[in-house]
Amino acid sequence: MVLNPVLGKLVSKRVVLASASPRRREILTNVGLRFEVVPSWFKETLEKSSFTAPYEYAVETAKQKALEVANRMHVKHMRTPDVVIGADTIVSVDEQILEKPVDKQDAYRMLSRLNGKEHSVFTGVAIIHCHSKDNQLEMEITDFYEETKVKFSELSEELLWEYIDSGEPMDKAGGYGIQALGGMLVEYVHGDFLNVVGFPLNHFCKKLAELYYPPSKHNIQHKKYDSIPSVDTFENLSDGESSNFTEHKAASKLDHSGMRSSGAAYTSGNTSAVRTGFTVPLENQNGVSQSASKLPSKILELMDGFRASKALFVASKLKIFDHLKDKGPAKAVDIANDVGTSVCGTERLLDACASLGLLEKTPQGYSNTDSANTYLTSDGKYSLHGYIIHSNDHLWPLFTNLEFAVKEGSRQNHRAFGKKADDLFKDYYHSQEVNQRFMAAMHSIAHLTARDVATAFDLSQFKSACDLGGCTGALAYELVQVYPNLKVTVFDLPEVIANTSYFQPSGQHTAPVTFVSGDFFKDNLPEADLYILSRVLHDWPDEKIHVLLSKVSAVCRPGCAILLAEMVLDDEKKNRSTALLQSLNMLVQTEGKERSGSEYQALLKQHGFKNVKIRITGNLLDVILCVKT
Ligand SMILES: Cc1cn([C@@H]2O[C@H](COP(=O)(O)OP(=O)(O)OP(=O)(O)O)[C@@H](O)[C@H]2O)c(=O)[nH]c1=O
Repeated sequence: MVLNPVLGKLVSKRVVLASASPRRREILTNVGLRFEVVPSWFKETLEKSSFTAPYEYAVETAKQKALEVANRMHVKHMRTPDVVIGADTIVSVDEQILEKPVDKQDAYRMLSRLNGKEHSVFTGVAIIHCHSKDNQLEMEITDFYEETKVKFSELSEELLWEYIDSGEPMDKAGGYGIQALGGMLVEYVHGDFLNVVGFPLNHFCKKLAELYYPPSKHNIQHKKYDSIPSVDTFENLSDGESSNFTEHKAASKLDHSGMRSSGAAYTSGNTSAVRTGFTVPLENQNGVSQSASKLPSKILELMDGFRASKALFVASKLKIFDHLKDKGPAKAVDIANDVGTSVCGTERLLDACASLGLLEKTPQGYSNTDSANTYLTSDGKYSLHGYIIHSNDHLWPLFTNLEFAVKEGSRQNHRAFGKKADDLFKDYYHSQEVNQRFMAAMHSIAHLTARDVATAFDLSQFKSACDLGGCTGALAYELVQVYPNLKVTVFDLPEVIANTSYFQPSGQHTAPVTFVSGDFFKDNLPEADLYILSRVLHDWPDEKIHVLLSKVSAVCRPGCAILLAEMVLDDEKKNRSTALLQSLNMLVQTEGKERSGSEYQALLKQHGFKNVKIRITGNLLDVILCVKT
């Protein structure tokens, strides 16, 4: 059974798992799928009696979970995913649906019902393919369910309570986890084990195969299509490669979110296969199966990562995306002439960008993809151009010294730029050009994340806020849009405040945002009900953070609050590679680091901020709020 060509279809897409279940995340991660986790806010409260069969309830709930995320990402985050996956697992016994227990007594009630009997576990799954057309979200929904029968042994009261006291039942449908201690309760399982754990992987892959590779006439006549179709049943897995393509050809794609896939397309006669890292049976012209060797695709992708980044950086520096904006397709020679580069070099860069999904290439020439128009042109509302240029000019030289940073445990500004900066931000502010570049970079990220930061919590009770280190005011302007009664002071160094006018939003009522210059380590902080520190604490070591938090705490009256916006690491520091790589980014250039929710909690607690709430937004920044009591 060959899974990867099927899952490979998702590699170049922005895939979102609309689930908070760590089991689902693990099942999909284990098979190499790359995706973002955006837990659904859909409340599982559909009226059970309105469904004729339990599986219908699970399927509908799964669908609603996925729809909520697809809509939220499109409308609120303005990031339309390509595919959203939602799932819902329920246990059904004696015509009753059991979900997660609300407390220990409820868990006891559920487990007693299952005791000594066979029950069914249903997982409903929804796969939503999304497209944004004229800003409207268009969706194609595919759903299915899987049933597994599970029988519990006869269990004593004592054992049931011991199990309940382990804490395991609480976040699990039916009140048990078959994959852990709960496995001891189970006499037999008929069907897909992973379906019980929370995600029917096999059925999911079959569904993808049906969606992406509908069986052709040839397949129906000659091939067995028993489970996930093996590659030799696919007529053309290489997405548009013609069937007379006879050479080995490497392919590598970037989707809108920057995810990348790589693989090799092989064709012989009318059979082709995308090979992405698992053993792929291939068929030669005589119909004899061969085995391609195993490729470590993930490692190969990582080895190539820097090349893809640099191609994006150079195309951005040359303003190729600006050049192609609002234009029909252009030929490489014309682009080269316009931007003043060599034709042969430009052609290779354009081809690389097209293969990465940044440009479209047709016989008429090259044009921007939608995401290039939105994010890569320098003047777009959600332009990442500033951050890309900062990445190329500032972060790249620093990262080339990562080895020293790891060996020495310290930042590498002296090696990268030949000078030792005593103060972190002196590097940025020594020249107007670098200052503006840095501000543009911070502005890009602040703008992209501002809506999610502003709405992660309801902040309507606050009348005034002070954004410490608020830079260009991107978050401040978003806040006053979302909360019309709020007045926001942006407090930042004089060198920053002097340059903010360039970033003022046009056509927006700017009165509720004021800019005050000062150094938050040295000067008095402006009065406010809410103090915001967005991407500030990660710049500093704990000692400095204590200085800053004690200053905020001193001016923060009861009822006032502190709001942090940072990439929050999971407590085990193993799951969020974007945030963990960002922590390396902090190592090469600062004395700071990214921290986990518990670490932020501990820092805040020492300054009287006790009731800490954390929201993982699914965007680049998460939000921590603590109201002082
Ligand atoms: C029977 C069984 C269930 N589960 C977990 O039960 C949760 C079901 O709840 P859900 O509502 O489908 O999902 P959730 O956890 O609330 O997440 P979400 O998708 O965000 O609603 C999921 O976690 C499953 O793994 C196990 O881990 N092992 C088992 O043997």
